[in-house]
Amino acid sequence: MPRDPLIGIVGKPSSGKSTTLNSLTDANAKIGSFPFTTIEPNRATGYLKIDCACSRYGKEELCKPNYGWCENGSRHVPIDLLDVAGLIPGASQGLGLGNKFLDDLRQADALIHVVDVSGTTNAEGKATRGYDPLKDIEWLQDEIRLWIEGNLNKRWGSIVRRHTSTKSSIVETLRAQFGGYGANATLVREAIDSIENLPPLEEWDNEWITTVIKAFMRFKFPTVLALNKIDHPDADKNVSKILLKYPDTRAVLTSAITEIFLRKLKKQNYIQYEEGTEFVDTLEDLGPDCGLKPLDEKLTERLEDIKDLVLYRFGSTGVVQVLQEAANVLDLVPVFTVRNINTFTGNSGSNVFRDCMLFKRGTKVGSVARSIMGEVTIAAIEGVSGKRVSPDDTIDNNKNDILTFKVAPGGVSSEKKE
Ligand SMILES: Nc1nc2c(ncn2[C@@H]2O[C@H](COP(=O)(O)OP(=O)(O)OP(=O)(O)O)[C@@H](O)[C@H]2O)c(=O)[nH]1
Repeated sequence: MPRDPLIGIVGKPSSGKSTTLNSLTDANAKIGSFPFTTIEPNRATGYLKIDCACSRYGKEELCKPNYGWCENGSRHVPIDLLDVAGLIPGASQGLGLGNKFLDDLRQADALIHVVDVSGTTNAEGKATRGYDPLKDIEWLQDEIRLWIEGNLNKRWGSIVRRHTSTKSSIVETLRAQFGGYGANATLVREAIDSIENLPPLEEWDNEWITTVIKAFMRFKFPTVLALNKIDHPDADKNVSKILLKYPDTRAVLTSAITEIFLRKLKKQNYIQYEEGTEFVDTLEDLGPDCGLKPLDEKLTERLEDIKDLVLYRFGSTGVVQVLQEAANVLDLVPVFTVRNINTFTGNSGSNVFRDCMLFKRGTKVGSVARSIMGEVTIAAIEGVSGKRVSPDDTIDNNKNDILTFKVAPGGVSSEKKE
């Protein structure tokens, strides 16, 4: 059974990982302005914003998710996040929290690399001015590569001997080596196929090994950059430099601290704010009947600054978008499972689309059924209007993404979910 996707949040100390994580979750990761505030890997539930199926059928009023929430057709679906302790140059040789950081990373399917674009923290995360964040981008990729390379080089002689004596294919041999990073044969094959003119494994020199590891990393650790602290005055020039040097990188501009502030004001009923947008309304905007509390002068001023420096300039705080980009990299599609395919309700009540889970685009419908229902015998799978769907058919956005599973008589007891 495939496990749930896991997105790792990485970056040097004080780049804003915990703040980013907190802005995406309800978890209480420690936030501090000194390195290594985060000591243990920090698993948390983030919420991915998607278009909910309820809005396709005008049933927004009736939508009440079992997990996460739905507001006017914008649904926030739970997704696992991992905040990993700070990394400093030389971690692959054991400096800082070194290999511990790297070991935590194995479980991640994609990475959000939080980069401090304010230039106010150096490579170790200590306070400075005018630091060039371009250095952090390559350096993190290098540390991950050196770590994998170190692990592989230690055993290279015996790996080659075994490869030759067992007449294994490159994929079989690398699958055995990269299995510890959670890579399956398909992922290893994709990585290998992406390299041109790859010679037989016995002929690989250090350069070829590096090429293979880089290809493997592209597939195992696809990365989205969160260019964080865009509220800082020095951020603009650093962002331009990064985008100019890495035009093909997936990058999103973020101000995690702004998102935290806005969510706090929303929770305290000072503003109306839709996460991921530029829209913030106060009592002054909406009038005395809106139910919002009045803002004092200090808060009003801070909110105006945030609008000018972040929301109106960049369109949002970027935090919601960075998670969406990571989900895009993993090609995740939301699938809604219902008990009644005509009303979209669950077992009881009139609420619709109670369950939604994320699967890779192209996953077979039968495999989705097994993931959700466990090993029960499924008599039939139906889509919208009760149309039969073959277990071999695949899922996509707006295609086979609303499903019901009919369990064969006697198979009900091992159902996992309603
Ligand atoms: N100006 C600004 N400051 C931010 C932003 N995000 C985080 N910070 C500040 O940067 C400092 C470090 O943030 P953390 O989230 O603790 O950083 P971290 O990467 O988790 O740090 P470690 O736990 O040491 O690895 C804190 O003082 C935050 O308030 C942002 O978007 N803008």
